[in-house]
Amino acid sequence: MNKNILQSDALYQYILKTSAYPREHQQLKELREATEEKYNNSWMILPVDEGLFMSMLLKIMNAKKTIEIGVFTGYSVLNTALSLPDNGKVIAIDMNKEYYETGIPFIKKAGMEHKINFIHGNAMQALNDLIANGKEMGSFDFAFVDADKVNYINYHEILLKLVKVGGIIAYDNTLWYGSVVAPEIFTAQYYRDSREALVVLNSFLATDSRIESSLLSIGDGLTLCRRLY
Ligand SMILES: C[S@@+](CC[C@H](N)C(=O)[O-])C[C@H]1O[C@@H](n2cnc3c(N)ncnc32)[C@H](O)[C@@H]1O
Repeated sequence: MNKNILQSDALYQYILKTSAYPREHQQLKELREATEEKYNNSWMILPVDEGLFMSMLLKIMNAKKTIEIGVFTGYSVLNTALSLPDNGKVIAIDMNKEYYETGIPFIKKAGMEHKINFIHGNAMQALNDLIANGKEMGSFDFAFVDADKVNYINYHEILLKLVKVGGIIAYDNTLWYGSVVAPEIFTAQYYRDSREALVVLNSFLATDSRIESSLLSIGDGLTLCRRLY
């Protein structure tokens, strides 16, 4: 499972070894290694170079309050928490508690547990609950979406209400292992539904007047959307 979209794997290894691994936080490294040891789907973790990019973005934005959909063992959540000021907050939603409980000792070791609120459950339900609560409307600086691809387009509508004007919604895996340009007939069944959903999403985001957007060729594709109104 090769997550990078560069043509040369040697070039990607160069980026990781020369630039990314030396700057990876010790607890992120330990969490990544523990996840790789425990799970055979550890490829779901945010790539290290993408994590460094997101960390810098969060700091440039001066983000304080963020929301993440799709936690897995918590690599991206811990990466975000480490990038926020001491009074920062991350709301982290995942339907699989066993996954994110794996990350909690590493989050504690990094001294970041006071910044993270986990919500266990289905993301759509959790987002609708936040909307119903009313207080959270337009309150988030940043949202990171890394869960079920078929629902990204639905999350988009809800997150446009939860993220403040000028805030960023970031969608991960928008190039879906390069399959967005592969003829559907050659796409393995596992990738197909997500591929279809992401092809629709990418076109939709490109013309959505409520945002400005930029699809970055980092990791497996990261689309940044900045809310305009
Ligand atoms: C790609 S992984 C997230 C990786 C994580 N961002 C990281 O850096 O390690 C996707 C996660 O989304 C969760 N997920 C998938 N569909 C979901 C849904 N409908 N509601 C809540 N969580 C969901 C899965 O349980 C899984 O942990």
